Amino acid sequence: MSKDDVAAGGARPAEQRLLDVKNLEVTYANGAAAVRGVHLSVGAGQKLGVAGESGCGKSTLALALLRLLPAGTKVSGEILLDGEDILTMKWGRVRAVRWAGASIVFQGAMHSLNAVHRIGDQIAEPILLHKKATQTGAKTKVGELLEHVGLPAARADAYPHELSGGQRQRVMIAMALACDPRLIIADEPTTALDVMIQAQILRLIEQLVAEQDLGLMMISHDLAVLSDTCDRLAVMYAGRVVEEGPASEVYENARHPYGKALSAAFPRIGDAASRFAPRGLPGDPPDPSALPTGCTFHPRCPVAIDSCATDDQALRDAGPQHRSACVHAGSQLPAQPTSASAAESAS
Ligand SMILES: Nc1ncnc2c1ncn2[C@@H]1O[C@H](COP(=O)(O)OP(=O)(O)OP(=O)(O)O)[C@@H](O)[C@H]1O
Repeated sequence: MSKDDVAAGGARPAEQRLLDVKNLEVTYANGAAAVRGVHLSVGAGQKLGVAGESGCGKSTLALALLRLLPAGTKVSGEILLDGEDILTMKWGRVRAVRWAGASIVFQGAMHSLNAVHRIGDQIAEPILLHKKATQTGAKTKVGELLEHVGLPAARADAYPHELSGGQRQRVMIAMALACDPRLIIADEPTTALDVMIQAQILRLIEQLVAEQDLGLMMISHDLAVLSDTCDRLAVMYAGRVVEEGPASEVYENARHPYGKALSAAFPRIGDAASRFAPRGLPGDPPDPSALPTGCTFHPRCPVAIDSCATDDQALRDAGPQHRSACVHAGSQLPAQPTSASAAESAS
């Protein structure tokens, strides 16, 4: 088994993979290189978390997986869904694969749901579109789906504004499951929710994934949420996966300074003490139309050495099934400065 076989999907044989992304590159029409050389995989029953700050390319990756990117965007590489490359599929086949092969739960359910249609009709739409049931059958299925995500079947008659944020997100999950997909892509599924509701939605997703042996790719800026829910994590920076490995390892023993900063910025769920000492990383991710030379993280990196400004770093072994694209990958990273000390040193 090659390193790419192990990458992010764990040591499952290739034939069991639901999603296999190979060397994916996405460049928007304005020249923004939003995803660069990404390899990922997800098998049945596996939960892969994709982490990174705003602008690192996470949503672009999710949209690319179902060919939802705007016209004029250049995409290359391979995106194998159950062995079929979505990038070379005819549009008719792409439409068949959306919802039924893989579906996306987007962030912000209020914006994703249509305000003027009852939620039952919205959940029924993909079922009818994919001819998974008759009108009557779809109505029954909607009721079952709502109950499955913890809502009474009668809520099918409600409009989105009549539901709470958490209930709306449950509706989005019901809709994502409507055509019995094998892979769910959840893009910041709990971002707009308070902590209690967030925990309920995460447990619901976990339960559904386990019950139905689904594959899950969950995207979030919050490494703590991902490490709590997922088996493996891939940390993205400037369009690249810069660290990947078992979730607890990446969260607790990050081997890339960016992964380390991200894990320090998001305290563990339930760790009340660390909530009072979050540490931030000064600066912003680079403009994807004008990336820095060398390691793209070097301008913000507290442990950069001279060569980081010129030498790009590929992912390399940093522990069992753990890889990091850092010159320091093979050794323990020095402690990160706190935001306070970083601010002091910057002033
Ligand atoms: N349609 C577009 N045209 C040009 N550039 C875009 C487009 N959409 C996104 N980008 C750029 O691509 C980069 C990656 O954006 P993307 O939304 O994928 O990041 P993200 O990590 O998902 O951030 P967020 O969490 O804020 O959605 C950003 O620099 C963004 O400005």
